Formats: sequence, C-alpha cells, structure tokens
Amino acid sequence: MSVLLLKNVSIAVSEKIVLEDVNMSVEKNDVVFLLGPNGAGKTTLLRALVGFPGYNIVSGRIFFEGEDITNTSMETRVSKGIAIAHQIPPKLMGVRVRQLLEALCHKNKCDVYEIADDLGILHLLDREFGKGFSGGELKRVEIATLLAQKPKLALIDEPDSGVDVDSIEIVAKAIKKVIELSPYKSAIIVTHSALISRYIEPTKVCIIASKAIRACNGKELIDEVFKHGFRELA
Ligand SMILES: Nc1ncnc2c1ncn2[C@@H]1O[C@H](COP(=O)(O)OP(=O)(O)OP(=O)(O)O)[C@@H](O)[C@H]1O
Repeated sequence: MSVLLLKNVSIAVSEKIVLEDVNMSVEKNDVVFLLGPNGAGKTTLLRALVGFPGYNIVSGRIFFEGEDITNTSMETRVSKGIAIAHQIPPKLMGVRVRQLLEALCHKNKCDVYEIADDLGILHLLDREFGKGFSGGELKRVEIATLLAQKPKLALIDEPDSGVDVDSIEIVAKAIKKVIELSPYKSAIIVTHSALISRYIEPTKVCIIASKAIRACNGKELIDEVFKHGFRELA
C-alpha cells in the first residue's frame, strides 16, 4: 500500500486548471523532491494535498494510507497525519509562536523548548506568528510547527529558499527529525536550488511542468535539470 497515491488528479485554483491528470505515489521511506519551473504548480499540488481552502480537486482521486481522502477537509487530512510547511506561511494575527507550539505540543506530546532550541527560535517565542519576521526566521518557525505536528507525511515547500548557509543546516536537521519521527519516514520536498540535498538524500526526484508530473527518477535527475534546464523534460 502506498502512503500517498494520486490517480489522474486535476486541480483548479480560482477556477483556473493549474494541474491536469497528475499521477504520483509516495511509498514508505520515500523522500520525494519536487522540482519545476516557476508557476508550474508545485505549491498548488502541496496545498491541494493537504486540503488547503481554494485549491480544488476537480477530478481524480487521492488516497492516503489506502483511504480515499479526495473529498475530505483540511482538518480531517491534518488529523490523519498530513502536514504542510508553507513556502510563505499565512500570518496568524494575534497568535504568538509560543501559543501555537504549545497547542500543537499539547496534542502531539512534544517539548516546545526543545523544538524552539533545535531551530534557534527561542527569542521568537513571544512574537506574533509571522509578523515582521525575516524570511529565514519565518522558515525556521514554520519548520518548528511542522516538527510539533509529528506528521506521518510532511509536505515541505521550498525549505531552502531565502535561508542562509548556517540556517539551512538547522532547518535540514529539523526536517530530518520530522522524517525520522514519521512512521513511514516519507516526505515531499519542493526545492528550486536542491541545496537541501546536501543534507537530505532524495529517494525520488520528480519534475512538474506543463501542468503535470513529467518525469520521476533518482537523484541524478537534479544534475540533469541543472545541466539542461526544464525544457527537455517538460
Ligand atoms: N489564488 C490564485 N488565483 C489565481 N491563480 C493562482 C492562484 N494561486 C496560484 N495561481 C496560479 O497557479 C499557477 C501555479 O502556481 P504555484 O504557486 O503552484 O506555482 P509554483 O510551481 O509553486 O511556482 P514557484 O516556483 O514560482 O513558487 C501560477 O500560474 C499561479 O499564478
């Protein structure tokens, strides 16, 4: 049984079809890197998978742990163990980082101090979530919330963009921990630079372009993309 299985999935945002007939699977121990040109639909795919409002599955089916979750809400999918770390997290007005992490850790039995220390965000705990954060701070806080969710399947959108060389190591260590804590040891990671591959080895690299998954292969696909671009693969 696949952890996640997409069968001919088409996704619309604001009534515009962004992805058509996407077929893909994530198996146990799969760490899938998703690459593709700007605007290809990588964020759309991750958001639709977690059931984010406004990202509509217009046809096809999504299965998680063998169960059809196509028509379930974001709340249901999160409770089943799917979690997302956004590229640009939605701001949570009036909610402090500590409050959010405490709520998640209360539910998932984790230690807020340990997570905040791991991600070097102890000084951000009493700030409003996302308000006035630098790009790197936002990324660390977002990964902290992912760690506190202990998801079965983590969907991680561009953890390595806008992050300095020291921070990427901290973020990557936390992502590794998220994967280790998952019973399936699997995740989907969107990346442009593949910088994250210095720390986390993908088992599968997939290219999303021209509204669908165009190729999936081993780590060597990253080198091909950097050598030839996406045009030959799209
Ligand atoms: N709310 C929206 N309304 C209209 N179009 C949208 C909306 N959200 C996304 N899109 C469009 O869907 C397409 C895919 O966007 P998406 O953010 O998924 O791409 P991406 O592959 O993640 O891009 P990038 O690499 O630049 O982050 C784009 O053309 C984008 O303009």
